[in-house]
Amino acid sequence: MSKAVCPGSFDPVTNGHLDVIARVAVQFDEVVVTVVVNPNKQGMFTIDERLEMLREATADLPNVRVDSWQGLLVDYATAHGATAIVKGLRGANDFDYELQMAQMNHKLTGVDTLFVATNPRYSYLSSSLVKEVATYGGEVADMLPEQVHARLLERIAERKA
Ligand SMILES: Cc1cn(CCC(=O)O)c2ccccc12
Repeated sequence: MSKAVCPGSFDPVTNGHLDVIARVAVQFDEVVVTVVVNPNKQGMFTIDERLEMLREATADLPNVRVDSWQGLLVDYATAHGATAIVKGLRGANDFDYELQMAQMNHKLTGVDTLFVATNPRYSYLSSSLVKEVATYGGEVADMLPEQVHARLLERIAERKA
């Protein structure tokens, strides 16, 4: 049975992430979208909120589940019998770092990383850019699932209050 781990911070999940996740779900028997916890980074959303948004956004994908992990991603992949790590590539900016991580992860445990080219429609998207634009009043509705957009506007309003 083929099983992919799709890691990220997902703070929050965007339509770019979902496009890749849906395409990975066609290629593997099971996909685990893993929120990788970075204790040194205070996100806009808590880990639980990110998990909730991801679960809602992938509810229509029966072979996709959502989890979180703190520590080496390869340890999670090995412990959960993942046959590959699968990541989205937006462009040249992503490549150098992702190549280094893929080589390190393979060296550590032999787990391979596969890359999916993001749909050009979303290649400019990142969670941080969407948050920044929204914070300054920019329109980001078509970049996010509806429920995520609503929660983002709510969080921004809370922070301004
Ligand atoms: C394009 C892209 C970036 N990432 C990292 C996201 C992050 O670190 O928040 C992904 C994770 C899953 C699917 C596609 C992507």
